[in-house]
Amino acid sequence: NQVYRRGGGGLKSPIKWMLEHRIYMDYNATTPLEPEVIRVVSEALQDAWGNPSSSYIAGAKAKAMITEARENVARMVGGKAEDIIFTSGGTEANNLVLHTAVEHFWRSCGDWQHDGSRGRPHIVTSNVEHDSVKLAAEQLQRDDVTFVCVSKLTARVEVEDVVAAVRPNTCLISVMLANNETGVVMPVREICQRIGALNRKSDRLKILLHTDAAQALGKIPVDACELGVDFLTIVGHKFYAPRIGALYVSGPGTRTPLYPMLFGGGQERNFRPGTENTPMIAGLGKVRFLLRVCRWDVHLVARLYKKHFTAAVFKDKIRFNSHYPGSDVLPNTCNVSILGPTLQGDVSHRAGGYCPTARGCWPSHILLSCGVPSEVAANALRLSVGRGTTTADVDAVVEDLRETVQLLEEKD
Ligand SMILES: Cc1ncc(COP(=O)(O)O)c(C=O)c1O
Ligand SMILES: O=C(O)CC[SeH]
Repeated sequence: NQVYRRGGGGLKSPIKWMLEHRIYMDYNATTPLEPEVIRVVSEALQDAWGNPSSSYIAGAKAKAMITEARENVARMVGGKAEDIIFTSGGTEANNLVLHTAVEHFWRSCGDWQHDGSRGRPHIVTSNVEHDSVKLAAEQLQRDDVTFVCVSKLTARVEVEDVVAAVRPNTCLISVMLANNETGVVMPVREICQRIGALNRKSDRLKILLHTDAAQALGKIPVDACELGVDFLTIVGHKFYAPRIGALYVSGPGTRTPLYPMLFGGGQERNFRPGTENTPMIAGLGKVRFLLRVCRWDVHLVARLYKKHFTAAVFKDKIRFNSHYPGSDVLPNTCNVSILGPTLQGDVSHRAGGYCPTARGCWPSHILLSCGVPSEVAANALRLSVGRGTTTADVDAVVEDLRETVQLLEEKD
């Protein structure tokens, strides 16, 4: 889904249509690789096939590419090379953070006189996180997780609510930097400032701070030091890099604890062993040189959405699900519902688009958590643009949506 026909014309077989005319509007789901990235991946496959732990030339070339990529990824998030641990993707990186926080609690507080609630590690997160945080937290600490509800006015998790959720046994606060469905940017920096002050003034176990930056990198500036986090998740396939991830850790194993989930040959300083995926790592490092351009492009095109949608095209038939006064939103993301009693669930199906209801499941719990009425969430479309999106694409998609609404109304 999230693929539209370019221009008008009669019905084509979906496959033929997909092959001939498609406009991609789901960059928050995943992005195509930039040609430069593909070139570097191919070069690594061709010339750096050696084992990075081996001393001969092919191994040395691989090790050199990994070292360069680590430095580039570190610069992307304002860290140092030693702060970067490569993982298979964002899911692994997020799980590694939660595993580390719980493990650190037990290793640090094993001798506590437990008075019931104080005896188990407590995790604070939001109720709009990606499943790789939500389900991992539930799995690790079923009864000791507080899912702080986002405000229905701002779709943001509020700092005071996060602080109020802290308990004596809280070991981790994890709040995503930007939400994948609404695009709303969370107040991570402010949360880290408040919790940092709490950590400094009490002799309690330090509360570790994590943000999942999967949806933010490549769209808004991301600086782990400025945010004040201990951990930051990086997901390559969200910003034109290959399907690989990385975890930023502020001083892994020294300033910040990091306990492995895997055990093996010592790679990644034993934090994440396994022979390195040189081509994917090289591709991830290459993207650093592309990020600056991306933000400018998508911002302009995303602004165009709003002009189009608020124009006469849809009149009162549209509701912005990602427009909350006072909240910052990713410049490339536009979540809208097209309204009308007969349109419930149809528009999403016919028009395509990232929408859980298209898979026959219930409206997105994330939109419901943000205060979007159920019947409106049932028609939600998340449109997310990227480097390849043009204004002509936006015009074509808006026209397609207009035609869809018209067709459905005529059907009525
Ligand atoms: C916000 C967010 N976090 C984490 C992930 C998981 O990353 P990966 O697919 O690389 O495991 C995704 C999407 O895939 C995501 O959108
Ligand atoms: O928001 C997305 O499309 C990523 C879900 Se994994």
